[in-house]
Formats: sequence, structure tokens, C-alpha cells
Amino acid sequence: MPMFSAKSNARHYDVPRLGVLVTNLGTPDAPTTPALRRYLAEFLGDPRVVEINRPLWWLLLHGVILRTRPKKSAAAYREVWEEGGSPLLTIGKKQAEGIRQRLEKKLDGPVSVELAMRYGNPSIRDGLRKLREEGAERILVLPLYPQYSATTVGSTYDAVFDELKKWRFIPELRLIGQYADDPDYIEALANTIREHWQAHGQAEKLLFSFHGMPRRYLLNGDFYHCQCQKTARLVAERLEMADDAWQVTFQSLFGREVWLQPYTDETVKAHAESGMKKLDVICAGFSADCLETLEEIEGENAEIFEENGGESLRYIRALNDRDDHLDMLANLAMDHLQGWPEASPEVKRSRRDPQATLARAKAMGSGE
Ligand SMILES: C=CC1=C(C)c2cc3[nH]c(cc4nc(cc5[nH]c(cc1n2)c(C)c5CCC(=O)O)C(CCC(=O)O)=C4C)c(C)c3C=C
Ligand SMILES: [Fe+2]
Ligand SMILES: [Fe+2]
Repeated sequence: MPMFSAKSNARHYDVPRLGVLVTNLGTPDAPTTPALRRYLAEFLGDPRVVEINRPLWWLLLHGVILRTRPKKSAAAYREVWEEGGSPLLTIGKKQAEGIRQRLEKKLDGPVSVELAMRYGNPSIRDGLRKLREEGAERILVLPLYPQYSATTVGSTYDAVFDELKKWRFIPELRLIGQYADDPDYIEALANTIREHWQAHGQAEKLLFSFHGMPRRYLLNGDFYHCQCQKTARLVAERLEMADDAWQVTFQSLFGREVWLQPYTDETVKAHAESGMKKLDVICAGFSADCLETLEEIEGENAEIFEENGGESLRYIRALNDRDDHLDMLANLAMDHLQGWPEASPEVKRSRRDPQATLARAKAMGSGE
């Protein structure tokens, strides 16, 4: 067996394509305990996510966490599971297709776009291999995380590199790191908040709740926290909000370490206890709704608010497959494709007339 893998049936006169790998975090294959055990073993086994002494963590993960958490997590996933699977996956498919359609219009030609998940399926390995089979020799990686963190974007890059280092022909590669302050992303968030206010009125406060991470990671140089603050500030400025009308919080704590603060659940409880009646929450760092937004914010945190004296916590959905979101993502991809040299004259000609190129290649003796 060769040491490095290649496209099946590779022919050197194939017309190279542009490929875009759209990625997100991932999700279990089913809302069941065994599927959750597999998924969490991969996710929590990633040193980018849990950055502690490996042998110690391995013992704790396999000896304790994977014996208890999968059952609890499976029950939570069952609350949000849809006919087509987990929301993150069903929304991700729509997002990838929307981006493909927009790029094909902008580039006036076919573009391969594949959705891939960092953990679980469809995997990054399979996504890259599909792009290779479709003839992509230039690949743009677009992780759907507006703010960079080593735990998410960094880990996605790891998975891309781990796969590509096994290939014989390594495609030209570009990576999108973040778009926390992209004006169209800020505008799309402002639009969805405005629409929510038009439909339901404005609550006493708007929380921007971002996924948390251990505070230690920030102190060690992961500036995700700062990008979250920037996103929220820019949206609040766009909406001309007073300083005390909005706040940034961090959700989804895991383990016993101190995470980024203030915590969403504690803040929600404190606001309810202080007499607040209506609270709006947006999870601006999640490009698609998922367990962490639907079950944790729209479900759990709404309950916390109501149990402590609040009337209603109104969760504002993620940007998902809104047109302004998909337009923004396609424009972001276009920005990152700039300057990638046009194809060679031969390729340009073959794009116009693939049959002639094939015939020429055959005449030159390089065809089948
Ligand atoms: C253990 C540490 C974790 C870190 C650090 C972390 C960072 C992080 N995660 C997201 C986005 C998502 N996380 C999701 C689920 C999820 N996250 C953790 C743990 C950490 N995340 C766990 C254990 C889980 C699984 C669910 C559970 O068992 O509670 C999801 C949702 C996936 C879905 O299928 O719906 C997303 C999205 C970010 C952005 C981030 C750091 C910035
Ligand atoms: Fe997470
Ligand atoms: Fe959670």
C-alpha cells in the first residue's frame, strides 16, 4: 500500500476546482448513550479542548466522565433532536448549500462545498476527501466560529493538517480564523435583534451569552474572550444601545475550574432576583442553534429566570440560514479567495471547453 493517499483515478489534465470546507464543532450520531460516549470520547480527548496532564485526564475521562456524562447528555440531546438529526447538523447542511449557491453565482462557475464536523460525522477527513474526489486543488477552510479560540478553530486546523499530511498531492490551502468584527456579521446580528424587538418589544436587558472556556486559556494567550467583547460592543453600538442595556456573559461550564466570567446562569438568576421581568438573550458566538443554545439557554436558563421571579427570558435564535448570514459568509469566503491566481491559460480554456482539453490530452498520450 502506498504511504500517501491520492485521488482515485487521478489524471494530471483534470480541471482543478475550488473547494470550500465549511466546518462546525460536531454532534453525536444519535441522541443515545453509546453514541454520546463515542462523541464525547473524541471531543473531550482533544488536548486543545481539555488542556491538562494527558495520563491524568485519560484516567479521569475514561474512568469517571464517560461512565456518567453520556447518559445525561443523551437525554439533553433528545430534547432538541429533529427529524433530520441534531440541529447543528441540519442547519449546517443548509448553510453549506446556501454558501455554495452564492459562491457559484459570484464566481460564475462550479465550486465544491462540503460540510464537515470537527468531532463525529461528517468528519473533516471525509469532507477533505470528497473535495479531492471532486477535483479541488485549492481549498478554503471556513470554520463557522465568529471568534477564534484554540479550542475550536485551532483544533479544526489540527484535524485538517492531520489529514492533509497523509496525502500525496497537498492542495493549496487557506484558513479563515475569525470574523468577530466583520461589518456584515455585526449587521446581521443587529438585524435579527431589531426584528425580535419589533415582534416582542425590547426587554429590560440584552445578554450576549457566549460559550465559555477555562479562564486559564485566556491567561495563556487565547484571546477569544476579547473577540466576544468586541462583537457584543459593535452590535450594541450599531443598535445605539445605552451601556447598561446590554451585557456579556459566558455559558456551558464544564468541570471544576474557573471559566470565563460572568457566568450566564448566575447572571440570569441575579437579574430575576433583582426584579427584572423581561430578559433578551442572544448567543452571538454560535452560528447555528444547537444543544447549547436551545436546551441550555432557551430551556434551562429560561426556567432559572422564571423560577426566580422573572416573567420571560426571550431567546433570540442564532443566525442559522438567514439570508443576511449566508450572504455575509459567502462574501467572507470571497474576501479570502482574493488574489488566488487565476487558473493557467490551459485550464481557463478547458473550463470553457472540457471536451477539447480531453481530446488534446489523449492526443498527447496522457489520456486513458
Ligand atoms: C470541556 C471543555 C469545553 C470547552 C473548552 C468548550 C469550548 C467551546 N465549545 C464551543 C461550542 C460548542 N460546544 C458544544 C457542546 C459541548 N461543549 C463541551 C465542552 C467544552 N466546550 C461539551 C462537553 C459539549 C457537549 C454537550 C454536553 O455534553 O454538554 C456545542 C454543541 C454541539 C451540538 O451538538 O449541539 C457547541 C456548538 C465553543 C464555541 C467553545 C469555545 C470557544
Ligand atoms: Fe463546547
Ligand atoms: Fe451545555
